[in-house]
Amino acid sequence: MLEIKGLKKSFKAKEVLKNLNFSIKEGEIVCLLGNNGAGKTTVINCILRMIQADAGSILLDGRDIFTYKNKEYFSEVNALLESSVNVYDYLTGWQNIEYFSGLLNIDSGNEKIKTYISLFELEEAIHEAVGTYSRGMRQKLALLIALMSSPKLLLLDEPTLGLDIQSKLSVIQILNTIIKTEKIAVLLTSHQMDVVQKLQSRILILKDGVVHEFDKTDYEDKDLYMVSFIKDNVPECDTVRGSFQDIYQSYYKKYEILEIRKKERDLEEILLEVFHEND
Ligand SMILES: Nc1ncnc2c1ncn2[C@@H]1O[C@H](COP(=O)(O)OP(=O)(O)OP(=O)(O)O)[C@@H](O)[C@H]1O
Repeated sequence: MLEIKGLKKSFKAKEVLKNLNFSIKEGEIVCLLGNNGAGKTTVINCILRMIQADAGSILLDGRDIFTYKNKEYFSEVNALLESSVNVYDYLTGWQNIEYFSGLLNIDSGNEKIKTYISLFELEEAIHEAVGTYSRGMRQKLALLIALMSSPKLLLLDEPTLGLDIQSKLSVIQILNTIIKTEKIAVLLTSHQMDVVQKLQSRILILKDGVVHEFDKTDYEDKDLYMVSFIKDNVPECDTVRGSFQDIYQSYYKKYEILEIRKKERDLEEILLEVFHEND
């Protein structure tokens, strides 16, 4: 679906993208993570053809993105950018949908839009001005509008920034389901590790101008367990290193064991380690 090959981009003497290579398949969410200034927005801007790379190529469905005419390209690629206005406050939710459907030349009365309004739980407020919406509702409306044209590729820059837990979870759930059923390729940037952890996504780390595929299992400590047990009628919990058998044997003899389970490392903690590797 999307292939990025040998992408390079410098701003004056600053080499931001040195040799970027990755691809995204349909129905796949890819989270592009990196420290502030790593170059995530630069990648998105290159894909949106807002800036031209110095070298390398970006292919959509095997075709260089610069061979597409604007209208054709942006009917296949859509973006929800943190920095730009995505919905208009003085229009109602429905008027926004009608306005953007008109621009995209799609029928605002189609079944998909009706289904999305209900899935995004916007039915009750759909005829109210967006200015009265909560941040979560606005974001869901913006996401609905980005999805209603059935793009092949959707770029999401910090889609859950400023949302409360409930709204975050609802956006995550929507993304996890719709992206697979609609077979959309998604490139998402976020600094919110709780969101990244819950998204059914592949993770790429952008560091020093190149991307690395991240596999959480490479960083798991395979011999670390949490043991919950009763000692002198009081529940306690230890973090212990060793094999399951050895830990079981040593606790079994002394205490009533409630549970022994692998201690999972927090994604944020692991990524912090990854971002600072070789610094
Ligand atoms: N138009 C530009 N002119 C000059 N420098 C730029 C331009 N755009 C980006 N940069 C520089 O390129 C680097 C990467 O910026 P970019 O915005 O892509 O990072 P980012 O990973 O998106 O950061 P953040 O997480 O803070 O949004 C930064 O050092 C930035 O100052």
